[in-house]
Amino acid sequence: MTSSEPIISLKQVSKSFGKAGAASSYVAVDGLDLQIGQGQMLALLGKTGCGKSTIFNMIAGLTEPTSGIVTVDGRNPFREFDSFRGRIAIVFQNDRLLPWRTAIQNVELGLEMLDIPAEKRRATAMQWLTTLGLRGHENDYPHALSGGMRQRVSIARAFATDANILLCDEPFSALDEMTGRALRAEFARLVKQNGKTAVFITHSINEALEIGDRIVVLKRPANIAVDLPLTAATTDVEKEKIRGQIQGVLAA
Ligand SMILES: Nc1ncnc2c1ncn2[C@@H]1O[C@H](COP(=O)(O)OP(=O)(O)OP(=O)(O)O)[C@@H](O)[C@H]1O
Repeated sequence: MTSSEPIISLKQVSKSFGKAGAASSYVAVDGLDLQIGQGQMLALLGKTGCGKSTIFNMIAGLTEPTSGIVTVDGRNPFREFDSFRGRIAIVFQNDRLLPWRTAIQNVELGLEMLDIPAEKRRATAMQWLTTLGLRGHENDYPHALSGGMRQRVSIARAFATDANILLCDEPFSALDEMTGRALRAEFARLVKQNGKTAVFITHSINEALEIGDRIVVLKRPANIAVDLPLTAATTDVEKEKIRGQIQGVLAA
C-alpha cells in the first residue's frame, strides 16, 4: 500500500440504532465519507453525542454500519475481525489498566493475546516502558502510579502490540494541563517516528491544533462539517483562523 492510499476508508457510511424506520430508531452516523491516509494524525472534534465513538467502533470492527462500506487496509474490520488482532490499538480516556497486574504485566497483556513468547514479551514491554520514561516502575501496580504514569503505561501497551492504527478516545483529557500537554507532544512524536496512523477524539481545539495534521469537525448526526489540513508550514495566524472556523461549527 502506498502512502497516498487511505488505510482507513468510510464510504457513505450510516449507522442507526434501533429498528430502521421505527419511532425509536436513532441515526448516529449519516452518510459519512472519510478517508484517512497511512501515517496521518487525525483529530476528530464534535459536540457530545455526535457519533465519534460510533465511528471508532466501526473502524475497530466492534460494530457494523447499517449501510455503506468501512474498510481498513482494504478489508472489512467487522467481518474479518480476527485478522485484525493486534493491528488496531485503542487508547481510552481512562487508562483501563488491570489493577492486579504490574505495569509491565499490563503492557504484556496485548502481546499475550498475540501468543508472543514470554521472553520476547518482557523485552518488548520493557523497551516501551523505557521509551515512555517508566524504567524503574515496571513492577509497580497501577495504584502506586500517578494518573500521568498510568496513561503512559496504557500508551506503552498500545505501541507494544505493533498495531499500525491507534484509535485514541480523549487519551489526555483526564490529566492536568501540564501533564497532558507533555504526554501528547511525546505521543505525537512517537506516532510519527513509528509510522503509525492515529485518529484521536478530542474536545480540545488546542489539542487538535497542537498535534493534529488534519482536523475533522463533525456535525450531528455524524457527518463532516469541516475538514482542515495542517502542515508544519501552517502559521499561527492561519491556526487562529482555523480555531475560529471550528468554534463557529461547534457553536452552531
Ligand atoms: N448501542 C447504542 N444503542 C443506542 N443508541 C446508541 C448506542 N451507541 C450510541 N448511541 C447513540 O448514538 C449517538 C452517538 O453516540 P456516540 O457515543 O457515538 O457519540 P460521541 O460523539 O462519541 O459522544 P461523546 O462525545 O459524548 O462521547 C448518541 O445519541 C448515543 O446515545
